[in-house]
Amino acid sequence: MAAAASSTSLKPSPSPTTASWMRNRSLSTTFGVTALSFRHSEPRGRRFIVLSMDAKPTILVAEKLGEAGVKLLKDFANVDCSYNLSPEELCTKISLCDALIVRSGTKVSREVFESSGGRLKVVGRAGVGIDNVDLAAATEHGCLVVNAPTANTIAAAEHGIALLTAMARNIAQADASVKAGKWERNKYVGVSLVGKTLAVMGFGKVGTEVARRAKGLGMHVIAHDPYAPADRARAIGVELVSFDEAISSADFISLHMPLTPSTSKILNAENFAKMKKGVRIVNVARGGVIDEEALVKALDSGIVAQAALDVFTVEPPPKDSKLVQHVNVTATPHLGASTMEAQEGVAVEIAEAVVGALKGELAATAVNAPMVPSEVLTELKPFVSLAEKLGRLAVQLVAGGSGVKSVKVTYASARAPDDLDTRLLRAMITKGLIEPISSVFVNLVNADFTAKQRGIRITEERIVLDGSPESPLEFIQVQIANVESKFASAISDSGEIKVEGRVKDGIPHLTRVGSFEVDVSLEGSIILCRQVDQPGMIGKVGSILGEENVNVSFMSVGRIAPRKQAVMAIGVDEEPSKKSLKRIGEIPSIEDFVYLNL
Ligand SMILES: NC(=O)C1=CN([C@@H]2O[C@H](COP(=O)(O)OP(=O)(O)OC[C@H]3O[C@@H](n4cnc5c(N)ncnc54)[C@H](O)[C@@H]3O)[C@@H](O)[C@H]2O)C=CC1
Ligand SMILES: O=C(O)C(=O)COP(=O)(O)O
Repeated sequence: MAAAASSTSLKPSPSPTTASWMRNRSLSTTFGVTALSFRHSEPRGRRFIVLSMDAKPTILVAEKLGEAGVKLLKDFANVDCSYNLSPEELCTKISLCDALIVRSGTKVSREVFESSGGRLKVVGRAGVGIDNVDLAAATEHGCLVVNAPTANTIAAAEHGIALLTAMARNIAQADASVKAGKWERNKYVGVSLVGKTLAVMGFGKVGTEVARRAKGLGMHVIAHDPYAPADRARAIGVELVSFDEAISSADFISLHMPLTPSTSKILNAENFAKMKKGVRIVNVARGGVIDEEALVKALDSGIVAQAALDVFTVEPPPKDSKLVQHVNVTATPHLGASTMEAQEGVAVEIAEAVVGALKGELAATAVNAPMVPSEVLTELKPFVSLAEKLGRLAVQLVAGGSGVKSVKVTYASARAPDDLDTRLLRAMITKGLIEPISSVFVNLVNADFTAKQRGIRITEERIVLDGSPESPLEFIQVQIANVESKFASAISDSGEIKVEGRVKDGIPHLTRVGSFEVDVSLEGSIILCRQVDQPGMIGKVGSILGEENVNVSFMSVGRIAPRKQAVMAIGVDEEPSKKSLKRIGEIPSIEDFVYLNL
């Protein structure tokens, strides 16, 4: 391995003000949802929307949202509250919106993301279930999806209990009968809950609260949830059992799992056949978890004595739905989350998440992106910027036609591997690698997807250093294998393009190119020159740039040994003209040079 050489810095680092603006800018674009600039995924050069610093983003609220949430949104953005849009109207409107807020009544389909032309950066689901949002399409379009997972838990659990008790005592049917002028005391004899077995299917937030309340009613509660920890169930006196045991031993079954491909129609003819005759079913989760046709048959045959349903496969269900019209069915129009308290809570929860995401902050309730705690984010900020810039530099060093396929990222840190979350850094390197050579917009949401789609394999490696782990990282190295470089010295001894950087005083620096050590702050743009080390080189290049009034922010020379090969890295604030670059290239002792935009 060639000796890495000394390096000389000729200028102090830029002012902290500039540096911190750069860092903030870089962080907010991490997630591609900043209000300051939006880039469309149209072919390069065709559409490039840049809103001015004070331009407000536009948020479309497509379903009724609590006032407190709307107010929060209005303090930050232009808010368009348009309810009951047809799918076509939604697709038309969406191209003018940066964020969309929905409840369960709006299908956010692939067409919606496609129609947005890349402008839609956040979808906020004012509630829990995101089965009405095409998550794969959102991710592919780099659109963050956030939900409000906690504010309606109690409301949904209370509604579940309300349906359970109302069903057991025929409240809805009896009420209709009295209002029809009848007095049918013998017809509406109910069943008691105390001592009966309730199977809670899905022991998450709502399921747990339902179980707690049912125990208060004196029921024996069991639960089925393949992912729930047994100790959490035990703590409230609930036994976790298998699916078959739950459905076969229950007098009442209450459904609280999400609608996913594996829970779709999970209560079907085969499973109704395993239930106790006369079982009663409550569904406050999603209509699709029940095979509704099979339920009608099970109600007709008496296997299921009664059902209380808040949710349906198609909402609203058809007027002549046999299920809704069934005499033993109690139905409500998806009211689980509809309490004053829950709606205000959900509205605030989703408004904060959407505004935060538009500001470029990471949402704690992101559904399709890794959640990075804010303290980790603060610590990683300068490294986030470093990562993107190293990616940008590395890809610009690749000779045209080489095709980037294999990228290795090395993180050197004194932290234990578990103590450093690299997903954010990997996403930023991917962004840096892909954006300069394509029209694709890359952010934390779609980085891995985009890399995979373009056939770029990114592997990560850790070097665990000795010493104090105060800083999360010592250096980051990006290597691109099996390519040629337009700057031969960027190829390391092992044959890859290699760039390495560190954070110094909070500012990202390029500290290695190929086998050469340099030290140049990663701001503005960079000219890399390979030359034979000799006096006067810095002056020659500096004077060409000076003649054109191009400000040099940093210069650094890395050399193998005195008077041998050297690499000079020059940071410039402005882009030099082609003529100046040509003149630099023509300096006799300069063997190779490249201009890199950061
Ligand atoms: N009717 C309404 O207005 C409302 C409906 N909901 C719905 O209730 C459901 C639950 O909501 P949360 O408790 O907040 O969600 P959660 O995510 O806290 O709980 C869902 C639980 O289901 C479990 N689960 C997943 N697959 C399962 C399977 N195959 N079998 C059994 N359990 C499984 C998960 O492990 C998790 O513990 C969601 O579908 C949500 O959309 C929630 C609020 C209001
Ligand atoms: O939060 C959920 O999953 C719900 O089902 C509530 O739906 P909604 O917001 O009332 O349309």
